[in-house]
Amino acid sequence: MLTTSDLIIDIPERSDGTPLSLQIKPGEIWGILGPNGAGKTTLLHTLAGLHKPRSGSVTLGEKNIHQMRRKQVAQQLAVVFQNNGEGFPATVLETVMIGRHPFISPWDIETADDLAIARQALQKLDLSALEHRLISTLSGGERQRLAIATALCQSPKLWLADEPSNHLDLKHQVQIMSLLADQADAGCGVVLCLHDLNLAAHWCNKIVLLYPNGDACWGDASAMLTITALERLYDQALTMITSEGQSYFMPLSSRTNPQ
Ligand SMILES: Nc1ncnc2c1ncn2[C@@H]1O[C@H](COP(=O)(O)OP(=O)(O)OP(=O)(O)O)[C@@H](O)[C@H]1O
Repeated sequence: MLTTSDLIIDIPERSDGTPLSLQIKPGEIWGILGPNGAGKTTLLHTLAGLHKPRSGSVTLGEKNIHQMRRKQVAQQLAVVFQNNGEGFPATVLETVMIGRHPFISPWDIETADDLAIARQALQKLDLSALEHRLISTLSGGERQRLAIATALCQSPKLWLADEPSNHLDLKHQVQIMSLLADQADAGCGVVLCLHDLNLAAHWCNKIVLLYPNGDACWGDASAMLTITALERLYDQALTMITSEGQSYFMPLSSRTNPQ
């Protein structure tokens, strides 16, 4: 589905680090973990073909993504960006319909089927009641759900999402992660930049650990999510609690709780 060969992401003034040779297959959920500035977003944008690598390549299907037309790429992969700014004045429905643009010729307009797909996506993300609202009036969480609805409307084979749980309350975090897991079950590949280790432990089957100096390692989640590796990654003491077969990670602090 998406492979990288000896990929070095281009972060100014940083040494090359570990060349990334990843194989993202249908049905897999990959979590990219690392501290602030490690390069998670840069890697995601490089996988999307939006950022040129320093060296190596990204192949989508059989083709080098950096040599594909954007429309062709957008017919296969969707990107959920970290910050969903206001862009230009548009309603929720107009915004989610952007997800259909890769499938519409420049001289055509959206069909009734496109509208139905868009409305289904809004419904799935609990946004139907807001379809006529201007996006400038949305809360942070509503805006995040709209970004995910727009990607869903695109019917991608591959999801690249930068901190998809940003701004979301607990119920919507579970809803979004379940939606992404359903997409993987339906044969999509899913790649997520995550700060929440517990979401990574619960939902991802593959993990990339990205270090600020460019070092990286990757593999099955069970092998990557260890206290030793994560403490080194974040330079932060952690503890792990296991409940009903599931691991939970907590940062340790010398401060005690206020009484
Ligand atoms: N145009 C640029 N010039 C110089 N440095 C840049 C530029 N763009 C990004 N960087 C640096 O590249 C590094 C990686 O940025 P990136 O956004 O990929 O990190 P991240 O792991 O996603 O971080 P966060 O967890 O804070 O979102 C950062 O140190 C950033 O400051």
